[in-house]
Amino acid sequence: MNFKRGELFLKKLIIIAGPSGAGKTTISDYLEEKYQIPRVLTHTTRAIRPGENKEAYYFETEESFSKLHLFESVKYGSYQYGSSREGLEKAWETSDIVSIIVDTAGVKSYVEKLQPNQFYFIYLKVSNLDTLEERLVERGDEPTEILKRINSREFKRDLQLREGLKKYAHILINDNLEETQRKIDKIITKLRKN
Ligand SMILES: Nc1nc2c(ncn2[C@@H]2O[C@H](COP(=O)(O)OP(=O)(O)O)[C@@H](O)[C@H]2O)c(=O)[nH]1
Ligand SMILES: Nc1ncnc2c1ncn2[C@@H]1O[C@H](COP(=O)(O)OP(=O)(O)O)[C@@H](O)[C@H]1O
Repeated sequence: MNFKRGELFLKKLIIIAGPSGAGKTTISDYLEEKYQIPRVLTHTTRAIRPGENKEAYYFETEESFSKLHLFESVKYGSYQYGSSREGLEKAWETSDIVSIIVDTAGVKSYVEKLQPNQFYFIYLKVSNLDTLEERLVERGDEPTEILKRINSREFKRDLQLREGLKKYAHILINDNLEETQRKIDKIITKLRKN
């Protein structure tokens, strides 16, 4: 927390969720490139994907993951994912607004712990569900990983927003990237004023 122009200025977390292929990483990268809004790095036991940025995660083994002190963690498909309070605080030291990508279970943990004016929750979706699989293929994901992912309970769950989270969500339909970016621009202008 710090003071800006005489007012109490709260650090803010932009929480990004949505099914695989909805565009979470693309939007978080846009926030970083255009607005210098860094992403809180999270941990995973999944292997790096072909063409994926090696800075996308802290890539862990089952053993190294088990030794982490995590604020929240989930099993998503066959892999573990989790984030730490230190990761968030470290990112907040460098920027008043930061983003994090989590599944909907992770969203629940964050909205329960933060004050409503400390987070802005963006839930990304697409109009046509077939688009998601097509984007994973285009992204270059391994076919077996795509199959495992789209058949997972968590992927199916995150196609919809659970009832308790709807009241917090700003839903963006990411069919057209330029349109989504314009919507993000408006959101950031608003967040920077508050
Ligand atoms: N709860 C939680 N979910 C995470 C975390 N890191 C990533 N995830 C979620 O794990 C899911 C799978 O991520 P990933 O394997 O990168 O696949 P992608 O959604 O296709 O990019 C996504 O829904 C992410 O939002 C974390 O630290 N905590
Ligand atoms: N609006 C869009 N139109 C077309 N392709 C998109 C759009 N948004 C993202 N993509 C592409 O779809 C793929 C999945 O996006 P990504 O950001 O990795 O999704 P997620 O992180 O939600 O799994 C990437 O190859 C990305 O470049």
